[in-house]
Amino acid sequence: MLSRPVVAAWTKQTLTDHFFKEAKKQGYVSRAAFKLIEIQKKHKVIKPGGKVLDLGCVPGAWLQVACQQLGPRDRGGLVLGVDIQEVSIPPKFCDDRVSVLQADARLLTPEVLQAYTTDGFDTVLSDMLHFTSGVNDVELSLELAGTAMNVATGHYYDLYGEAFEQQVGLFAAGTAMNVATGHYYDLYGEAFEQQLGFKHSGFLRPGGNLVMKVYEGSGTQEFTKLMQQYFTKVVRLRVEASRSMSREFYAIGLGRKAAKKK
Ligand SMILES: C[S@@+](CC[C@H](N)C(=O)[O-])C[C@H]1O[C@@H](n2cnc3c(N)ncnc32)[C@H](O)[C@@H]1O
Repeated sequence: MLSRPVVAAWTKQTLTDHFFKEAKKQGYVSRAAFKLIEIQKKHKVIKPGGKVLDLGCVPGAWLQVACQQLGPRDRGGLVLGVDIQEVSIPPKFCDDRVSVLQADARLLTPEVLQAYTTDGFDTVLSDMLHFTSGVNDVELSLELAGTAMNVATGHYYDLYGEAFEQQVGLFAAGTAMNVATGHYYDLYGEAFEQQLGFKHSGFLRPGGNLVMKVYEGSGTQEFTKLMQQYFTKVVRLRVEASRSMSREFYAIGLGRKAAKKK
């Protein structure tokens, strides 16, 4: 829980903030709009008439910017916003090409996404952020970026390295226990069961672009390096609308490479 003076300082800073005022003036639901506007200006991550998946979309400023970038209605395209919180579509700048879904991005299944598009997305955006703040910020941001990376490419991002290997060992032991005794050993709860149920090669089309919010810190260099396996070009961008004290940057993968044939 943040202390009252911290909340008061944050509120004061927000109210005097240039991007906050500008968002209000132009009709964006949050200052975050200017982050995507800058990313788009520099890297053209959204194509006119393209299909965009926006993970962690509440309150919806990126939905507004993404829909604007699709161009006129007759160009087609779609924007699907997903958030773990209740989500609604901002009326300004969004037309009927925008849909939203309340869901945990870690549990998205092919069936769910295929209800919106059967041939994948041209752009996957993730501005996802955990509600907590503190020493674990970097790790938590990498976990969420890893989720976006998995949705886009199918790559399983192993944040915990060996620890995960050990868990896999436990899983195997649990399976043996089940065979021997009938006991169902549930290491990860339902979420893991669902994850095991589907392996995929990602929902980002070849040539598509991926944008992920990441906090600078231990492990982030390795993460952006890993992205090079999947993208023709990888850039790290710190945008002007990020607050000066924030360690946030955007890891951007441009031009997904075609998946290797097995
Ligand atoms: C910084 S806000 C996104 C702002 C948004 N880009 C905009 O333009 O309005 C981060 C969002 O990530 C969402 N989020 C965090 N964890 C998530 C998860 N596992 N699945 C889906 N959304 C998540 C939060 O609920 C929150 O709304």
